[in-house]
Amino acid sequence: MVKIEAIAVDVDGTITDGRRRVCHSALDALRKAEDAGIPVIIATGNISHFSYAVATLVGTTGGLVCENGGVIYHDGYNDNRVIVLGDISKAQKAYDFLFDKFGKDIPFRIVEDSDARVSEITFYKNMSSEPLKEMLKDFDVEVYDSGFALHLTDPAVDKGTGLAKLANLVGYNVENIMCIGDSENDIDFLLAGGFKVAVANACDELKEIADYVCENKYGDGVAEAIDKFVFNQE
Ligand SMILES: O=C(O)COP(=O)(O)O
Ligand SMILES: [Mg+2]
Repeated sequence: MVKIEAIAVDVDGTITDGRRRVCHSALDALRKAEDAGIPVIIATGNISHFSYAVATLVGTTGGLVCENGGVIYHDGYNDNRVIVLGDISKAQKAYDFLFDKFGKDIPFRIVEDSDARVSEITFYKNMSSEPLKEMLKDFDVEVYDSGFALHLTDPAVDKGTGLAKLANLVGYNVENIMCIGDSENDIDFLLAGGFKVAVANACDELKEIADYVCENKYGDGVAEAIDKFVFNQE
């Protein structure tokens, strides 16, 4: 068992429930970890502004991996605190293709925060991701289904490369980071960390690569993993 020196946690479906409401159990557990000197990193498909608000309100200090690794943020990294790693032009090319194909009847609706999204294009999850993946299979984009939205992401980045870059900048050893997630956009994220945790509501692919699959869903799973592996209280 690795010594856990930092926790990296996904947001939607991991510290929030299926209706995207934040779980008290996760808040308490993450704050307890921070109070014990274990920094918490937010690793999410959400934009940096949203992620910054989450970090502020939850009380986490470990930095941010946003837009599925397309953007990272850390408070202490000189003036260059927001670093864009993903190339949005790849998603734009894929979107232009979809728009040419469907015109105004395009069945994918871009989420409201698109003015602030700098490395990806993200759609509301109003359908299964399979048709979109098939349509864009020849494009240089990764299509992620987070369970809450569909993301067109630069394949050169993911939450795992973002976490590694953040760790390198800040001085975390990724081998000592516990990563907790729920969806297919968390596969590379968990693979980059030292100890891999899937909450009970996670997709099967994530559970397959996890070192530990929680008995509990959503934030209760986060609290379970933190108690068990950070504080060793079964
Ligand atoms: O942005 C989304 O689609 C959900 O983000 P998540 O990575 O925090 O689950
Ligand atoms: Mg999630």
